[in-house]
Amino acid sequence: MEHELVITERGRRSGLPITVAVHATGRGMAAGGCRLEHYPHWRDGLDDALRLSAAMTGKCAVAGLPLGGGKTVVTLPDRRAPAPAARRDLLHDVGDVIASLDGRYATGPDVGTGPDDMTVIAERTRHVFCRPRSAGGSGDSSPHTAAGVLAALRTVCADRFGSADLAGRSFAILGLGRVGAHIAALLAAAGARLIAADVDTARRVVAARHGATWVSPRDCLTAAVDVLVPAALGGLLTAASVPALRCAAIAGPANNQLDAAGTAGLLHERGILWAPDIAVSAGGLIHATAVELLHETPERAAARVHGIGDTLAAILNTARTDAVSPATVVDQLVARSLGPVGSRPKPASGKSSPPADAAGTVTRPAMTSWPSAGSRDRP
Ligand SMILES: NC(=O)c1ccc[n+]([C@@H]2O[C@H](COP(=O)([O-])OP(=O)(O)OC[C@H]3O[C@@H](n4cnc5c(N)ncnc54)[C@H](O)[C@@H]3O)[C@@H](O)[C@H]2O)c1
Repeated sequence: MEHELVITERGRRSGLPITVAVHATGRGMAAGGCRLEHYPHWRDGLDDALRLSAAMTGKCAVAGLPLGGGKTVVTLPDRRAPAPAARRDLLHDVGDVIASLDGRYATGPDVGTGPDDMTVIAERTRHVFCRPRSAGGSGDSSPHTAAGVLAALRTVCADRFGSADLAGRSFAILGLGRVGAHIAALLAAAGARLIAADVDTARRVVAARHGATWVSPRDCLTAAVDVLVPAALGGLLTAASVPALRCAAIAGPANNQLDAAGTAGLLHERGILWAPDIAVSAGGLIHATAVELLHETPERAAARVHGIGDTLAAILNTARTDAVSPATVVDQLVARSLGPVGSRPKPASGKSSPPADAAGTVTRPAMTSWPSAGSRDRP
Protein backbone atom coordinates (compact mmCIF):
# COMPACT_ATOMS: atom_id res chain seq x y z
CA MET A 1 0.00 0.00 0.00
CA GLU A 2 1.51 3.26 -1.16
CA HIS A 3 -0.97 5.58 0.57
CA GLU A 4 -0.88 6.41 4.26
CA LEU A 5 -4.64 6.44 4.70
CA VAL A 6 -7.70 5.94 2.52
CA ILE A 7 -11.27 6.39 3.75
CA THR A 8 -14.37 5.71 1.70
CA GLU A 9 -17.56 6.51 3.54
CA ARG A 10 -21.20 6.83 2.52
CA GLY A 11 -22.24 10.34 3.51
CA ARG A 12 -24.64 10.29 6.47
CA ARG A 13 -26.84 13.00 4.93
CA SER A 14 -26.23 12.61 1.20
CA GLY A 15 -25.82 8.84 0.93
CA LEU A 16 -23.05 9.45 -1.63
CA PRO A 17 -19.64 7.73 -1.59
CA ILE A 18 -16.93 10.08 -0.33
CA THR A 19 -13.28 9.06 -0.59
CA VAL A 20 -10.46 10.93 1.12
CA ALA A 21 -7.03 9.62 0.17
CA VAL A 22 -3.97 10.78 2.10
CA HIS A 23 -0.93 9.78 0.08
CA ALA A 24 1.93 11.15 2.18
CA THR A 25 2.40 13.55 5.09
CA GLY A 26 6.15 13.21 5.62
CA ARG A 27 6.70 16.77 4.34
CA GLY A 28 3.70 18.14 6.24
CA MET A 29 -0.09 18.01 6.34
CA ALA A 30 -1.59 16.52 3.15
CA ALA A 31 -3.39 19.00 0.89
CA GLY A 32 -5.52 18.47 -2.20
CA GLY A 33 -8.82 19.59 -3.62
CA CYS A 34 -12.33 18.21 -3.33
CA ARG A 35 -13.62 16.82 -6.64
CA LEU A 36 -17.34 16.32 -7.30
CA GLU A 37 -17.67 14.18 -10.38
CA HIS A 38 -19.76 11.45 -11.93
CA TYR A 39 -18.08 8.05 -12.21
CA PRO A 40 -19.70 4.83 -13.44
CA HIS A 41 -18.92 3.18 -10.09
CA TRP A 42 -17.73 4.48 -6.72
CA ARG A 43 -14.59 2.33 -7.12
CA ASP A 44 -13.69 4.48 -10.16
CA GLY A 45 -13.89 7.53 -7.88
CA LEU A 46 -11.68 5.73 -5.37
CA ASP A 47 -9.13 4.96 -8.11
CA ASP A 48 -9.12 8.61 -9.16
CA ALA A 49 -8.60 9.73 -5.55
CA LEU A 50 -5.61 7.38 -5.26
CA ARG A 51 -4.05 8.69 -8.49
CA LEU A 52 -4.78 12.34 -7.80
CA SER A 53 -3.52 12.28 -4.20
CA ALA A 54 -0.23 10.68 -5.31
CA ALA A 55 0.11 13.42 -7.94
CA MET A 56 -0.47 16.02 -5.21
CA THR A 57 2.46 14.61 -3.24
CA GLY A 58 4.60 15.06 -6.33
CA LYS A 59 3.27 18.57 -6.90
CA CYS A 60 4.12 19.63 -3.34
CA ALA A 61 7.57 18.02 -3.49
CA VAL A 62 8.50 19.64 -6.83
CA ALA A 63 7.32 23.04 -5.62
CA GLY A 64 9.24 22.50 -2.36
CA LEU A 65 6.06 23.07 -0.33
CA PRO A 66 5.86 22.03 3.32
CA LEU A 67 2.86 19.84 2.46
CA GLY A 68 2.03 16.29 1.38
CA GLY A 69 -0.54 14.96 -1.06
CA GLY A 70 -4.20 14.17 -0.52
CA LYS A 71 -7.50 14.34 -2.38
CA THR A 72 -11.23 14.11 -1.83
CA VAL A 73 -13.44 12.56 -4.49
CA VAL A 74 -17.23 12.40 -4.26
CA THR A 75 -18.85 10.07 -6.78
CA LEU A 76 -21.98 11.74 -8.14
CA PRO A 77 -24.78 9.51 -9.45
CA ASP A 78 -25.02 11.42 -12.74
CA ARG A 79 -23.49 14.37 -14.58
CA ARG A 80 -25.87 16.97 -13.13
CA ALA A 81 -24.62 19.21 -10.34
CA PRO A 82 -26.49 18.47 -7.08
CA ALA A 83 -29.38 20.82 -6.21
CA PRO A 84 -28.46 23.48 -3.59
CA ALA A 85 -29.89 21.67 -0.51
CA ALA A 86 -28.39 18.32 -1.55
CA ARG A 87 -25.08 20.04 -2.27
CA ARG A 88 -25.01 21.53 1.19
CA ASP A 89 -25.68 18.13 2.78
CA LEU A 90 -22.97 16.58 0.66
CA LEU A 91 -20.41 19.27 1.55
CA HIS A 92 -21.22 18.83 5.26
CA ASP A 93 -20.62 15.09 4.84
CA VAL A 94 -17.25 15.88 3.23
CA GLY A 95 -16.45 18.24 6.11
CA ASP A 96 -17.21 15.53 8.68
CA VAL A 97 -14.87 13.03 7.01
CA ILE A 98 -12.08 15.63 6.87
CA ALA A 99 -12.70 16.66 10.49
CA SER A 100 -12.26 13.02 11.55
CA LEU A 101 -8.66 13.18 10.26
CA ASP A 102 -7.80 15.86 12.82
CA GLY A 103 -5.55 17.96 10.60
CA ARG A 104 -3.72 15.26 8.66
CA TYR A 105 -5.42 16.56 5.52
CA ALA A 106 -6.87 19.88 4.33
CA THR A 107 -9.02 20.33 1.25
CA GLY A 108 -9.62 23.06 -1.30
CA PRO A 109 -11.49 23.57 -4.60
CA ASP A 110 -11.09 21.19 -7.52
CA VAL A 111 -13.18 20.16 -10.51
CA GLY A 112 -16.83 20.58 -9.51
CA THR A 113 -16.20 22.78 -6.45
CA GLY A 114 -15.27 26.40 -5.83
CA PRO A 115 -14.50 28.83 -2.99
CA ASP A 116 -18.15 29.11 -1.88
CA ASP A 117 -18.27 25.34 -1.39
CA MET A 118 -15.20 25.64 0.84
CA THR A 119 -17.17 28.00 3.09
CA VAL A 120 -19.80 25.29 3.53
CA ILE A 121 -17.22 22.57 4.24
CA ALA A 122 -15.63 24.97 6.75
CA GLU A 123 -18.86 24.84 8.78
CA ARG A 124 -17.78 21.30 9.74
CA THR A 125 -13.95 21.52 9.74
CA ARG A 126 -11.33 24.24 9.76
CA HIS A 127 -8.98 22.26 7.52
CA VAL A 128 -9.98 24.07 4.34
CA PHE A 129 -8.03 26.23 1.87
CA CYS A 130 -9.30 28.84 -0.59
CA ARG A 131 -12.51 30.06 0.98
CA PRO A 132 -13.60 33.41 -0.52
CA ARG A 133 -11.51 36.37 0.62
CA SER A 134 -14.61 37.84 2.28
CA ALA A 135 -14.69 34.70 4.47
CA GLY A 136 -11.00 34.95 5.40
CA GLY A 137 -9.56 32.62 2.75
CA SER A 138 -7.26 33.28 -0.19
CA GLY A 139 -10.12 33.03 -2.69
CA ASP A 140 -10.35 31.45 -6.12
CA SER A 141 -7.14 29.59 -6.97
CA SER A 142 -7.67 29.55 -10.73
CA PRO A 143 -6.09 32.96 -11.58
CA HIS A 144 -2.97 31.95 -9.64
CA THR A 145 -2.87 28.54 -11.31
CA ALA A 146 -3.12 30.34 -14.65
CA ALA A 147 -0.33 32.77 -13.69
CA GLY A 148 1.89 29.78 -12.92
CA VAL A 149 1.00 28.18 -16.25
CA LEU A 150 1.95 31.41 -18.03
CA ALA A 151 5.36 31.41 -16.32
CA ALA A 152 5.78 27.77 -17.40
CA LEU A 153 4.76 28.60 -20.99
CA ARG A 154 7.45 31.29 -21.16
CA THR A 155 10.03 28.77 -19.97
CA VAL A 156 8.82 26.18 -22.49
CA CYS A 157 9.05 28.71 -25.34
CA ALA A 158 12.53 29.78 -24.23
CA ASP A 159 13.66 26.15 -24.16
CA ARG A 160 11.97 25.01 -27.37
CA PHE A 161 12.13 28.14 -29.55
CA GLY A 162 14.98 30.17 -28.02
CA SER A 163 12.79 33.04 -26.78
CA ALA A 164 10.39 33.43 -23.85
CA ASP A 165 8.40 35.97 -25.87
CA LEU A 166 4.83 34.71 -26.36
CA ALA A 167 3.87 37.29 -29.02
CA GLY A 168 3.09 35.62 -32.32
CA ARG A 169 3.43 32.08 -30.92
CA SER A 170 0.48 29.75 -31.44
CA PHE A 171 -1.32 27.94 -28.62
CA ALA A 172 -4.21 25.45 -28.55
CA ILE A 173 -6.12 25.64 -25.27
CA LEU A 174 -8.15 22.50 -24.58
CA GLY A 175 -10.73 23.40 -21.94
CA LEU A 176 -12.01 26.94 -21.30
CA GLY A 177 -13.18 26.48 -17.72
CA ARG A 178 -11.98 28.53 -14.76
CA VAL A 179 -8.24 28.11 -15.39
CA GLY A 180 -8.42 27.81 -19.19
CA ALA A 181 -10.32 31.11 -19.46
CA HIS A 182 -7.65 32.94 -17.42
CA ILE A 183 -4.88 31.39 -19.53
CA ALA A 184 -6.66 32.54 -22.71
CA ALA A 185 -6.84 36.08 -21.33
CA LEU A 186 -3.16 36.14 -20.33
CA LEU A 187 -1.95 34.68 -23.63
CA ALA A 188 -4.14 37.05 -25.66
CA ALA A 189 -2.76 40.00 -23.68
CA ALA A 190 0.77 38.77 -24.48
CA GLY A 191 0.01 38.82 -28.22
CA ALA A 192 -0.23 35.05 -28.75
CA ARG A 193 -2.31 33.41 -31.51
CA LEU A 194 -4.98 31.16 -30.02
CA ILE A 195 -7.29 28.32 -30.89
CA ALA A 196 -9.52 26.85 -28.19
CA ALA A 197 -12.08 24.13 -27.52
CA ASP A 198 -14.41 22.91 -24.81
CA VAL A 199 -17.05 20.17 -24.70
CA ASP A 200 -19.35 22.84 -23.25
CA THR A 201 -20.29 24.96 -26.27
CA ALA A 202 -21.42 27.75 -23.93
CA ARG A 203 -17.69 28.44 -23.44
CA ARG A 204 -17.50 29.61 -27.06
CA VAL A 205 -18.10 33.18 -25.85
CA VAL A 206 -14.88 32.97 -23.81
CA ALA A 207 -12.96 32.02 -26.95
CA ALA A 208 -14.53 34.91 -28.85
CA ARG A 209 -13.71 37.36 -26.04
CA HIS A 210 -10.00 36.60 -26.38
CA GLY A 211 -9.87 36.33 -30.16
CA ALA A 212 -9.37 32.55 -30.10
CA THR A 213 -10.55 30.45 -33.04
CA TRP A 214 -13.15 27.93 -31.79
CA VAL A 215 -12.54 24.34 -32.91
CA SER A 216 -13.68 20.88 -31.82
CA PRO A 217 -11.82 19.24 -28.89
CA ARG A 218 -10.36 16.65 -31.28
CA ASP A 219 -9.05 19.34 -33.69
CA CYS A 220 -7.66 21.29 -30.73
CA LEU A 221 -5.76 18.27 -29.45
CA THR A 222 -4.20 17.55 -32.84
CA ALA A 223 -3.71 21.15 -34.02
CA ALA A 224 -0.42 22.17 -35.66
CA VAL A 225 0.57 24.76 -33.05
CA ASP A 226 3.67 25.68 -31.08
CA VAL A 227 2.19 24.65 -27.73
CA LEU A 228 -0.81 22.54 -26.69
CA VAL A 229 -2.27 23.70 -23.36
CA PRO A 230 -4.35 20.93 -21.70
CA ALA A 231 -6.80 22.69 -19.38
CA ALA A 232 -9.66 20.18 -19.13
CA LEU A 233 -9.50 16.76 -17.50
CA GLY A 234 -6.58 14.33 -17.36
CA GLY A 235 -5.72 11.20 -19.32
CA LEU A 236 -5.67 12.89 -22.75
CA LEU A 237 -2.08 11.86 -23.63
CA THR A 238 -2.19 8.18 -24.52
CA ALA A 239 -0.43 5.71 -26.79
CA ALA A 240 -3.32 6.31 -29.22
CA SER A 241 -3.38 10.13 -29.10
CA VAL A 242 0.37 10.88 -29.09
CA PRO A 243 1.01 9.76 -32.72
CA ALA A 244 -1.69 12.21 -33.90
CA LEU A 245 -0.24 15.26 -32.12
CA ARG A 246 1.19 18.06 -34.27
CA CYS A 247 2.36 20.47 -31.54
CA ALA A 248 6.00 21.12 -30.63
CA ALA A 249 5.41 21.30 -26.88
CA ILE A 250 2.74 20.65 -24.25
CA ALA A 251 2.24 22.54 -20.99
CA GLY A 252 -1.00 23.09 -19.13
CA PRO A 253 -2.80 22.91 -15.80
CA ALA A 254 -4.81 19.68 -16.28
CA ASN A 255 -3.87 17.15 -13.61
CA ASN A 256 -2.65 13.66 -14.59
CA GLN A 257 -2.35 14.39 -18.34
CA LEU A 258 -0.59 11.09 -19.09
CA ASP A 259 -2.71 7.93 -19.09
CA ALA A 260 0.38 5.95 -18.04
CA ALA A 261 3.95 6.80 -17.07
CA GLY A 262 5.29 5.26 -20.31
CA THR A 263 3.45 7.85 -22.41
CA ALA A 264 6.06 10.45 -21.40
CA GLY A 265 8.63 8.30 -23.25
CA LEU A 266 6.45 8.30 -26.39
CA LEU A 267 6.29 12.10 -26.34
CA HIS A 268 10.05 12.32 -25.80
CA GLU A 269 10.71 9.96 -28.74
CA ARG A 270 8.51 12.13 -30.96
CA GLY A 271 10.51 15.21 -29.95
CA ILE A 272 7.50 16.84 -28.27
CA LEU A 273 8.53 18.70 -25.13
CA TRP A 274 6.09 17.75 -22.34
CA ALA A 275 6.30 19.96 -19.27
CA PRO A 276 5.22 17.75 -16.33
CA ASP A 277 1.80 18.85 -15.07
CA ILE A 278 2.78 18.59 -11.41
CA ALA A 279 5.33 21.37 -12.00
CA VAL A 280 3.14 23.51 -14.29
CA SER A 281 -0.14 23.44 -12.34
CA ALA A 282 1.09 24.29 -8.83
CA GLY A 283 0.33 28.04 -8.89
CA GLY A 284 -2.97 27.88 -6.99
CA LEU A 285 -1.54 25.63 -4.31
CA ILE A 286 1.60 27.75 -3.97
CA HIS A 287 -0.48 30.92 -3.63
CA ALA A 288 -2.84 29.42 -1.03
CA THR A 289 0.08 28.07 1.01
CA ALA A 290 1.90 31.40 0.93
CA VAL A 291 -1.16 33.45 1.90
CA GLU A 292 -3.09 31.16 4.26
CA LEU A 293 -0.36 29.11 5.91
CA LEU A 294 2.52 31.60 5.98
CA HIS A 295 0.59 34.90 5.85
CA GLU A 296 2.87 36.31 3.15
CA THR A 297 2.07 39.47 1.21
CA PRO A 298 0.27 39.18 -2.14
CA GLU A 299 3.48 40.35 -3.86
CA ARG A 300 5.58 37.66 -2.23
CA ALA A 301 2.94 35.02 -3.03
CA ALA A 302 2.81 36.16 -6.67
CA ALA A 303 6.61 35.99 -6.89
CA ARG A 304 6.52 32.43 -5.61
CA VAL A 305 3.94 31.51 -8.26
CA HIS A 306 6.12 33.12 -10.91
CA GLY A 307 8.98 30.94 -9.60
CA ILE A 308 7.32 27.98 -11.39
CA GLY A 309 9.13 29.23 -14.51
CA ASP A 310 12.52 28.84 -12.77
CA THR A 311 11.57 25.45 -11.35
CA LEU A 312 10.59 24.19 -14.79
CA ALA A 313 13.75 25.65 -16.37
CA ALA A 314 15.84 23.70 -13.86
CA ILE A 315 13.93 20.50 -14.69
CA LEU A 316 14.37 21.01 -18.44
CA ASN A 317 18.09 21.78 -18.04
CA THR A 318 18.62 18.62 -16.01
CA ALA A 319 16.67 16.59 -18.58
CA ARG A 320 18.92 17.90 -21.34
CA THR A 321 22.14 17.32 -19.37
CA ASP A 322 21.13 13.77 -18.40
CA ALA A 323 19.57 13.01 -21.83
CA VAL A 324 16.29 11.91 -20.23
CA SER A 325 12.71 13.19 -20.46
CA PRO A 326 11.50 15.96 -18.10
CA ALA A 327 9.08 13.36 -16.69
CA THR A 328 12.01 11.19 -15.64
CA VAL A 329 13.68 14.13 -13.88
CA VAL A 330 10.48 14.87 -11.97
CA ASP A 331 9.94 11.21 -11.07
CA GLN A 332 13.48 10.98 -9.69
CA LEU A 333 13.02 14.19 -7.76
CA VAL A 334 9.78 13.06 -6.15
CA ALA A 335 11.20 9.63 -5.31
CA ARG A 336 14.25 11.26 -3.69
CA SER A 337 12.06 13.57 -1.65
CA LEU A 338 9.97 10.68 -0.30
CA GLY A 339 12.43 7.80 0.03
CA PRO A 340 11.29 4.16 -0.01
CA VAL A 341 7.86 3.54 1.55
CA GLY A 342 9.22 1.78 4.64
CA SER A 343 11.73 4.53 5.39
CA ARG A 344 9.49 7.57 4.97
CA PRO A 345 9.26 10.14 7.73
CA LYS A 346 6.52 9.63 10.31
CA PRO A 347 3.11 10.94 9.23
CA ALA A 348 2.33 14.47 10.31
CA SER A 349 -0.19 14.35 13.14
CA GLY A 350 -2.15 17.42 12.21
CA LYS A 351 0.95 19.58 12.17
CA SER A 352 2.49 21.24 9.18
CA SER A 353 6.16 20.39 9.37
CA PRO A 354 9.19 21.76 7.52
CA PRO A 355 9.83 20.24 4.11
CA ALA A 356 12.20 17.30 3.86
CA ASP A 357 15.44 18.49 2.33
CA ALA A 358 15.78 15.59 -0.06
CA ALA A 359 14.42 17.36 -3.12
CA GLY A 360 17.95 18.50 -3.96
CA THR A 361 18.87 21.68 -5.77
CA VAL A 362 17.21 20.85 -9.07
CA THR A 363 13.84 22.34 -8.22
CA ARG A 364 14.85 24.48 -5.29
CA PRO A 365 15.72 27.86 -6.81
CA ALA A 366 15.69 30.70 -4.31
CA MET A 367 12.04 31.60 -4.89
CA THR A 368 10.76 28.17 -3.93
CA SER A 369 12.45 27.77 -0.55
CA TRP A 370 9.83 27.75 2.18
CA PRO A 371 10.10 28.44 5.89
CA SER A 372 8.63 25.97 8.33
CA ALA A 373 4.94 26.66 8.79
CA GLY A 374 5.09 25.16 12.25
CA SER A 375 1.83 24.00 13.76
CA ARG A 376 0.55 27.44 14.54
CA ASP A 377 -1.65 28.39 11.65
CA ARG A 378 -3.21 25.50 9.94
CA PRO A 379 -6.19 26.44 7.79
N1 LIG B 1 -8.61 25.39 -10.52
C1 LIG B 1 -7.33 25.30 -10.17
O1 LIG B 1 -6.77 26.19 -9.50
C2 LIG B 1 -6.50 24.12 -10.63
C3 LIG B 1 -5.27 23.91 -10.03
C4 LIG B 1 -4.47 22.86 -10.48
C5 LIG B 1 -4.92 22.02 -11.49
N2 LIG B 1 -6.16 22.23 -12.03
C6 LIG B 1 -6.60 21.33 -13.09
O2 LIG B 1 -6.80 22.09 -14.29
C7 LIG B 1 -7.89 21.54 -15.03
C8 LIG B 1 -8.95 22.61 -15.24
O3 LIG B 1 -9.39 23.06 -13.98
P1 LIG B 1 -10.58 24.13 -13.85
O4 LIG B 1 -10.59 24.56 -12.44
O5 LIG B 1 -10.47 25.15 -14.94
O6 LIG B 1 -11.83 23.18 -14.10
P2 LIG B 1 -13.23 23.59 -14.74
O7 LIG B 1 -14.14 22.47 -14.40
O8 LIG B 1 -13.60 24.98 -14.39
O9 LIG B 1 -12.93 23.58 -16.32
C9 LIG B 1 -12.71 22.43 -17.06
C10 LIG B 1 -13.29 22.70 -18.45
O10 LIG B 1 -12.93 21.59 -19.29
C11 LIG B 1 -14.06 21.27 -20.09
N3 LIG B 1 -13.91 19.90 -20.52
C12 LIG B 1 -14.14 18.75 -19.82
N4 LIG B 1 -13.85 17.68 -20.58
C13 LIG B 1 -13.39 18.15 -21.76
C14 LIG B 1 -12.93 17.55 -22.95
N5 LIG B 1 -12.88 16.21 -23.08
N6 LIG B 1 -12.54 18.34 -23.97
C15 LIG B 1 -12.62 19.68 -23.87
N7 LIG B 1 -13.07 20.32 -22.77
C16 LIG B 1 -13.44 19.56 -21.74
C17 LIG B 1 -15.25 21.53 -19.20
O11 LIG B 1 -16.43 21.73 -19.96
C18 LIG B 1 -14.80 22.80 -18.46
O12 LIG B 1 -15.20 23.98 -19.14
C19 LIG B 1 -8.37 20.32 -14.22
O13 LIG B 1 -7.70 19.17 -14.68
C20 LIG B 1 -7.92 20.65 -12.80
O14 LIG B 1 -7.75 19.48 -12.03
C21 LIG B 1 -6.96 23.26 -11.64
